[in-house]
Amino acid sequence: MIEVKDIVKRFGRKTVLDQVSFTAEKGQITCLIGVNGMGKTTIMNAIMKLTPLQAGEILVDGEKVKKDTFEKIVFIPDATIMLPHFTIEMAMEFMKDFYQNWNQRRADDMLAFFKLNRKDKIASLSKGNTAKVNLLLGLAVDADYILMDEPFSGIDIFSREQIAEVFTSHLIEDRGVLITTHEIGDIEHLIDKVVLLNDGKIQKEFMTEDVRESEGKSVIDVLREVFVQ
Ligand SMILES: Nc1ncnc2c1ncn2[C@@H]1O[C@H](COP(=O)(O)OP(=O)(O)OP(=O)(O)O)[C@@H](O)[C@H]1O
Repeated sequence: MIEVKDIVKRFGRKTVLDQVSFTAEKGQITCLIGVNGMGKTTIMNAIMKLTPLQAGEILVDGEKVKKDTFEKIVFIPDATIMLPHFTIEMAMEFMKDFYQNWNQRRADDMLAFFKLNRKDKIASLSKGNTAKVNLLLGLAVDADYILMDEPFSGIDIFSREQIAEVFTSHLIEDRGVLITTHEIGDIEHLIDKVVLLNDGKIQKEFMTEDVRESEGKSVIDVLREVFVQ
């Protein structure tokens, strides 16, 4: 389990995260939702220790994040993570050298699923295909937790559908997935848990099945209640 506990993050005098706490569990897809600039990327960076915090702590499987933890977690940012002159094949080689737990069979499966050409250069890829390559590079690591920043942002409906299909496939298995998004529409049905971030605080944390079954509400209904006064 990833446990984010009372974290505080300030940039200068601006408090971006004000005692934020939530959990993301293995075997579940947890979605961190908030409008632009709410601090979603900052939370991902904090989990990966890419940004220092003013207070609070983050535990992974009960332990503070340390060097070994990075064999357990893979972070898929929303920007291209590979050098533009690399081909997809070179990008896979790079990841293979970097991660002991790189799974080439899964990478090949995904290459075929997304109909990507391993000889294509990263710089020549469309936005949708760049997102697919990022996803491939992340999911081919046998990590227990996968963090994805805006995996659906700015890409066409067909690419979004294909990426959504991956979320329900054996490629995810029983791993824990934490994704951020500001547009929930297309992925609502894939998500197990929602964490709503608003004004630097967690406004609500709920299991989608619970609100669906006990209150007959969709995630969008709950979001509307919180954000539209
Ligand atoms: N290095 C930085 N220095 C100063 N302010 C920053 C820095 N990084 C982020 N911020 C500010 O912190 C806030 C949260 O940023 P963050 O990128 O985490 O938001 P987000 O929810 O991921 O937004 P988006 O959906 O647009 O990606 C924003 O107001 C941003 O301007």
